[in-house]
Amino acid sequence: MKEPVFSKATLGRLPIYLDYLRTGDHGEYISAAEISRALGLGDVQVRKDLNSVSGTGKPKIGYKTTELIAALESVLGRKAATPIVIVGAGKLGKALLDFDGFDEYGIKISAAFDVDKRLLCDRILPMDNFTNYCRLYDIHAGIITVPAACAEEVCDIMIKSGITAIWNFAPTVLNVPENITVCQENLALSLAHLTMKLRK
Ligand SMILES: NC(=O)c1ccc[n+]([C@@H]2O[C@H](COP(=O)([O-])OP(=O)(O)OC[C@H]3O[C@@H](n4cnc5c(N)ncnc54)[C@H](O)[C@@H]3O)[C@@H](O)[C@H]2O)c1
Repeated sequence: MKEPVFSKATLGRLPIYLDYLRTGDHGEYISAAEISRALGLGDVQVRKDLNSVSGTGKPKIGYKTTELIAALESVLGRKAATPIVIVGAGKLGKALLDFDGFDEYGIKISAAFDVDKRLLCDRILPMDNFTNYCRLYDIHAGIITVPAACAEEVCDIMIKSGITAIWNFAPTVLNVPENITVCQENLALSLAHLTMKLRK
């Protein structure tokens, strides 16, 4: 069965529901109304989010708490984190490698790779090992944080190594086959969007 795709906004709220459900004693069943009151979120919004994760709850009773927790954990990959690798362990790659906020979404950066031998350590590995590593650890997602000039080459290596989902920070459009998903990140764009609101 195809996995559901959640909007960014819904995905952002799921860890909040999970943390709430895991703390305190909520009884055998919990309703969307109780959760929305406790978290100060809109009732309709919460109902919609929970429906997309766990189907509709029982009328007037709500969701079985343990089942809702399990469904949220499964969506967020809390049980078995999705491993992801970084190529380019410079300023940005290193910052992402050190960031522990991905755990919350069931993502674990398992290693970074770089051509610069001076950077190598237990978590930054030589680029020569990349393909073997991805195959050995069954890695299918990668982050590109190399200069734009070599991003395409890195992208090709990723695809040859079995990676099908790429988060690209390099300011260049990658040419990929249809089965490869690329998410192009541009922090400047997010900031420009924010500062536009100042001018309103
Ligand atoms: N999208 C954004 O919002 C955003 C923000 C900051 C930086 N960037 C981009 O991210 C990239 C990295 O920026 P940075 O400041 O970390 O650069 P950096 O120079 O500090 O790091 C780049 C790293 O890539 C490595 N590298 C170069 N060629 C490689 C290859 N073929 N294989 C493996 N590793 C290789 C280098 O050795 C270096 O360690 C750049 O393309 C930059 O433009 C994007």
